[in-house]
Amino acid sequence: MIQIRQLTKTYGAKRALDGFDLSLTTGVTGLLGPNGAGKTTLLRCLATTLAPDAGTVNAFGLDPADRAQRTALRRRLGYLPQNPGAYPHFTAFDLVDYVAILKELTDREHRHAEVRRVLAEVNLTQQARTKVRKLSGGMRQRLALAQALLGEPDLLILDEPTVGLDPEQRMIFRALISRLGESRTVVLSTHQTEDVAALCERVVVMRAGRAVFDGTPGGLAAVADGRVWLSQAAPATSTLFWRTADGRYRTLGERPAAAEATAPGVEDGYLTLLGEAA
Ligand SMILES: Nc1ncnc2c1ncn2[C@@H]1O[C@H](COP(=O)(O)OP(=O)(O)OP(=O)(O)O)[C@@H](O)[C@H]1O
Repeated sequence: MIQIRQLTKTYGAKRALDGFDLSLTTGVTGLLGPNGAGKTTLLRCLATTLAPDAGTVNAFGLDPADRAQRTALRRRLGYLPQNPGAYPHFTAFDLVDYVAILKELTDREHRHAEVRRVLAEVNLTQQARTKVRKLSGGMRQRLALAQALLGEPDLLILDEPTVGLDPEQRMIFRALISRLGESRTVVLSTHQTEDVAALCERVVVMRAGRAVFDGTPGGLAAVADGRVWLSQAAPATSTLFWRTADGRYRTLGERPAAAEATAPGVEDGYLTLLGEAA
């Protein structure tokens, strides 16, 4: 169980987190929000790489503000940062092995077995001896996930894990994250509403350092109930529409003339919530 209470973080005049509250249990929770909403700041506080100005994090009964408890918590979490720095001249194996050493896996035989296990989890066994600089972007992202899986953490913190992946890689990632969420707490940030719809049982929408929605993807889609329309002619009153494959126009916002309602998706709900719909 993870409890975040009244978390506040300010950079200069910018308040990145503004009294943020969140409780997390087992399963996959997605964080959505526009650029600068505070997602990365929140995840860094949770990953203990950034200290908040005020408020508390309590994860598995451990308080990261206390040095000894912070170390204990770090042993129980895996973190995929937004821009994982990869050492280009390391092999995939050596890179994960290096992180495993930092994670205090001191017994060489046990550590190497663990490195092989996490590389297999992300389907990179064949690339273990390949230099990082020769891996594709998707493979590097999987490698970054592999290091986060070392030691079977109870809490996985993934900052935009599917960014830059092609559709096949994204599906592989989704399957993996979904499986991990069966037995542990996974929190991920993303700009991909499709990932949230497909993967997350819970979605939190952030804006200006606060949560403005906390519920299911279906609940977020329902925010746009009665706001999504299909019409034969291009709507005259809206700018937020496009022509669909069947030649009709799909609009989010006010009802265009002679339009019929259609079911909203997570993206429609998200845009409506943030007031970006026409
Ligand atoms: N180290 C820093 N110094 C100054 N300002 C920062 C720093 N890190 C973040 N900020 C600011 O804090 C706010 C929240 O940033 P954060 O990276 O947490 O948002 P985000 O929701 O993750 O955004 P994105 O979707 O673009 O990754 C932004 O206005 C950002 O410019």
